[in-house]
This record gives sequence, structure tokens and C-alpha cells, in this order.
Amino acid sequence: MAVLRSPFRLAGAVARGLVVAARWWRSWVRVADYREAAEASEKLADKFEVIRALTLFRWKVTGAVVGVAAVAGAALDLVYGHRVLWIGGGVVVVGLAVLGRRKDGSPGRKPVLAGPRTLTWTMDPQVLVDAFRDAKLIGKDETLRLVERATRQGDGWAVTVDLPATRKAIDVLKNREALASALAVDEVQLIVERVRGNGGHAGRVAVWVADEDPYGTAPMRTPLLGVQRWDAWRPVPFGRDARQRKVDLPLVWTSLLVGAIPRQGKTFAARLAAAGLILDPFTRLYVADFKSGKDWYAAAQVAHRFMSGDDTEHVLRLVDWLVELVGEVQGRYRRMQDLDDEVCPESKITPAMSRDPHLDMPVTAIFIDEVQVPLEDRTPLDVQGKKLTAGEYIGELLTWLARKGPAAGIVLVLATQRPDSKTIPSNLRAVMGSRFALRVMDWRDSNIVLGEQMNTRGYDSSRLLASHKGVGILRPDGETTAGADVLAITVRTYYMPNEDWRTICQQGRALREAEGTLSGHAAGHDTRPVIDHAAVARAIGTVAERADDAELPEPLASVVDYLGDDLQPGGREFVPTAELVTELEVDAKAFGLRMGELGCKPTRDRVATANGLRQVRGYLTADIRSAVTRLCGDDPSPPTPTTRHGVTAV
Ligand SMILES: Nc1ncnc2c1ncn2[C@@H]1O[C@H](COP(=O)(O)OP(=O)(O)OP(=O)(O)O)[C@@H](O)[C@H]1O
Repeated sequence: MAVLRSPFRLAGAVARGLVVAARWWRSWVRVADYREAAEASEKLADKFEVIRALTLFRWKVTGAVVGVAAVAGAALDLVYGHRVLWIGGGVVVVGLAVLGRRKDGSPGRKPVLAGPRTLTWTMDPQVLVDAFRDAKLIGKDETLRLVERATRQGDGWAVTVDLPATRKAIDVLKNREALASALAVDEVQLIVERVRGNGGHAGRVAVWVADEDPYGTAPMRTPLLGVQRWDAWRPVPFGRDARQRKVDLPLVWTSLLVGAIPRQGKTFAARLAAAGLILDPFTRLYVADFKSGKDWYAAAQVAHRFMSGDDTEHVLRLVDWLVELVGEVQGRYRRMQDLDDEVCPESKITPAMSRDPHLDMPVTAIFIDEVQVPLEDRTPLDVQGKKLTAGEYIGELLTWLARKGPAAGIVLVLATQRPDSKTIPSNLRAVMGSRFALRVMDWRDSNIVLGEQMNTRGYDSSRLLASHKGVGILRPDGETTAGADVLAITVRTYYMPNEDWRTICQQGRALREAEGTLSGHAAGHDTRPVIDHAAVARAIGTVAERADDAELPEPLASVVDYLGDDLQPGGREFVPTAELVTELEVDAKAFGLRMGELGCKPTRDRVATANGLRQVRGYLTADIRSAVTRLCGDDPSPPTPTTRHGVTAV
């Protein structure tokens, strides 16, 4: 029996021997021992180049050995005949049989838990493809095309891939978290960007995986500390992204809204923006600190107007400041009309104009920290016979300034601890150019700061970690160093503690003294704001008209308020019911009924959702407009300053 079975045993042993030999060769050619040791000590990233060189060398050795053996075999075969091949084959078979014989401890399949997936994809693109599949970003029969092999970039690994023709890069951005899970890294470590323009397309994705938490290291100090002066027209150094790329923030011709829950770095972020402007002696500053702490105190020595406190008295003083600024903007537009085309080519302030003392149109920035305090103030005001609260009036004035001010050189920087729809009027939000959202409570608040639907595009600041102070999502207005195509970037702001802030403010004061531009509060002339009463009257006009809007029945009034500019012709054409129900926090059934009673019938339209185009129920904005006109016989569009403020010079 044993004799009969022996050929099968031999074949089995040889087969096992073959497997063992092949495994040994594979682990040798992949330099597995070294790689495992490097992985175990988490040095894989450092040793990658060495391992790759060794792998390449061992492949070459394998090729050379196979080549030499083949040539030698052929030569011996020629000289001594086929005998040699038989003997050689026999030796190999015996060798494999010995290697593959059954004995205690012989290698076999061991059930093991999978090891860490982290970084294996850098060596083996198949792991990356599997990760994309696991994250459901590509189908199980689809694959990726590697545009560039994994390379070391900064403190991480970068790879660029093309998705299959049916897939979109934007979906990878949206589902970054699923990909992070598939690659076994925290989502803060995974940066996914579209590659756009020349060399990019809608299905090309650049992936970068940080070796470790990119925001876990000590924060960087602001580079503004090292400069003598700054030009307000240059984007201000704001922070670094995860890959340590600089992110600068343009401020002139735009405005900035910063929102976050307490203690996440709002004030620090707003101060960074201020620092760049402080170091330009031609910039005029208004600082209203409703936090009334020490954070802004140093700015008093450079600010044209400064106050710190959260009483009604401060809120009313802010009203005066804003009215003064409205008058200033109107005056600037009027004066710009009289300037020749060479000095003022468009109805927009230029760097030269902003520095010309005769024109008196310096870049003027107003910083309001904890802007929810004045916006929520309920002090009744009697403005031209109309009763309204100070908060409402401030909301109107700020909206007007954010809309008309930037082109006239007015920069608005608002920071709020309460970025909810009730506190920051939607009209105001809609006209704030740049947004910076540090950690907030939920995706709704994040959308309020960053803009509608930003969470569905993969930008949700409620997902940031509490320990990541100063890290937020920046949605810049226009181009940043990250490129014009970038919708938003996660940035870690530079760290500017009080002592650095004080140094910058002192420097700003010295610069202003040297240029003779120190004015107002900083110069010790805390004059009352110059209030242009005509401008005030026109501003009040806006409020009076808004009061009419407020008389619209609910929920139409809320819908009009929520849609803001989007309701105007040229804005949105269709708004899904689900969006209105969520945003206005109303009961869907009652909402639909009431809207129907007010003459707004829902319809169906195709809208882009996270899962592609879908038919959803909603309202045509044209229908909402005509319902408003019917109900109050007025144009429902939010007040455009040009008409409602009577700013004829614009
Ligand atoms: N870029 C940064 N890097 C590291 N830490 C930071 C950074 N920015 C802010 N912090 C830390 O976060 C803390 C809170 O910052 P800040 O006072 O700006 O918060 P805030 O959001 O304005 O708080 P509040 O809502 O209470 O006014 C600061 O004391 C600072 O230590």
C-alpha cells in the first residue's frame, strides 16, 4: 500500500515544496523582513526608498539567475544530451519534496487577522484600488488608473489616480470619510483634491495621506511677526493647510465671516486678519469687541474707533459707527464719479487711491467680535416713526455695508459664537464674501457659515476635532494660494498669542506715527461719529420697507427671509420642499398646507443631490415671488441698497 501511495505522496510533497519555495522567493524579493521591521517601528515611510531600491535589485538578481540557469542548461544539454536535464530535474524534485515534506512546524496557511492597512497602498496599488472599492467609490469590476505612483510629499504620501469613466472626482471628495476608513487612517489625515484645469479632469483625484495627525504638532507663529510692514492689498498670511502649504486670505474688496462654538479660535482668526491691516499704516480700523475681554485691547492704540463691552450703550454706539460708515461709502461713491478714468478706472477703489491722502479713501476695516450680541439686541429704536430693534437695524446696516462697502474699500470682519439662522440674517450671510468655520455644533451651523449645501460637498466643520484649536474650513472669496478652483480648504490658522498681537499693534502704531496717519481713538480724539443725516434717512428707508416685508404671513415671510437674494430674478429657480422644511424647522405637512393656502403650489423638478440628479418636490421661486406680490403688493426682493437707500452715485 505504502509503495502504491508513494508517487502521490511525492507529488504532494513536491507541490508543497513549490509553494514554500515560491513564498520564500516572494518574501525575499519584496524584502519582507526589513519591511515588517520598518512597519513595526513605524519607520516604513522613512525606509520606503531603501526598500524599493532593494526590491528592484532582487528582481534583477532573480532575472539574472533564471537567465544564467537557462543558458547553462541549454549549453549542458547540447554538450551532454538530455540526460543532464533529467538529472537536474530529478535533483530539483527531490529538493522540493524534502522542502515540502510533512513535518512538525512546516509552513502552511495560518489564519491571521489582517495587519495594518495603513501605508500598504503606497507599495501595492492594488490595495488602493481595493480601498476605493470598499468605500464604494468604484464598482467591484472597475479599477483605477494610476496617473502618478505614490510619492513622498511633505510628511505624507501622495498619489494621483483617474477614476473609471462613469465616476466623478467630486463624489470622492464627498465620501472622503469612507475612503479614510478603507485606508485605515483618520479622516483628518486624508486630503482628497480634484485636479482641475490643464492636466486635470472631472475624474482625476489627487490623494494625500499624512503620516500622522497633521494638526497634532505645535502651531506655527504668524510670519507677520517678522515683517516691518504689510500692504493691506496683499492677502494676509492666515495659516497652513494639512500639507503645510501656505494659505493667505485676501481681505480688500471682500468681507469675512468667522463662526464657531466658544474657545475654538474665532478671535484668534479674526485677529490674524486684523494683523495684516494693522501693519499697513494707511488702513483705518474700527474695532468693536463685544466679548469685552483682553483679546482686542492692544488694538486700541491703532484703531480709529475702538470699544469693548456688551451693554446697550455699546450696541447703540455701534449703530452710530455703522451709520457713519454708510455715509462714508455713499460719499466715496459720489466722489469716485468725479474722478477721471486714469485715477479711478471703475467704480472701485484702487491701491493708489486708498493711499492718497487728498482723496481720503483709506482701506477701512471694521472688526466686530461676538457680532451676535448687537444682532440680538432688542433695544427698541424709533427710526423715522418705525419701531424696530437695534439688532434688526444693525443687521440691515451690516448687510448694506457688506454689499456695497467692499468696492469702496470697506472691509467687514464679523466673528460669531452663534452661527444660527436666527442670529445672522440670511441676507447678511449671503453677502459675506469669505467664510471661515471653525468647529461648530452640527452641519446646519456649518452650512450657515460656509454656505448652503456645503456639507454635501464634503465641507462640514462640525466634523473637526475639539482638540484642533484654530483649525477650520475656509471658503475664500476669489483666488487663494491654493488656487482659484478650490471651493474651500481646511486650514490651521497661525498662532498669535497676546504677546505677539501686542507687538504687532505696537508696530502698527509706530508705522502710523511715522506716516502721520494715526487718527481718532488711537490719536486721543475720540470724536462722535460724523453722521450724515441724509444717509441715515435713506438707511431708515430700507428698514421701513423691510418692516412691510415682515408683515407677510408665515411661513411665507420665513421663506422670503431664508431665500434672500436667491429669490430675485436671476437667483434660484427652484427650491426643494425638504430644504425649506429642514432650514425653517417646520412640520412638513402643515408647511405644505399653509403654503398652498397662500397660493404656492409645489411642483417637481430635477436637482443635483449627493446621489446624482433626482426628481424632488419643491417650489418655483417665480411662484413664491408672485404670491408675495399678491399678498403685499410689493416687490419681494430683498432691499438692494441702490434703490432703497437711494445711493444714486453707484
Ligand atoms: N491657531 C491656533 N493654534 C493653536 N491654538 C489656538 C489657535 N487659535 C486659537 N488657539 C487656542 O484656542 C483658544 C481659544 O481661542 P479664541 O479665544 O480665539 O476662541 P474663541 O472662539 O474666540 O472663544 P470665545 O467664543 O470664548 O470668544 C486660545 O486660547 C488659543 O490658545
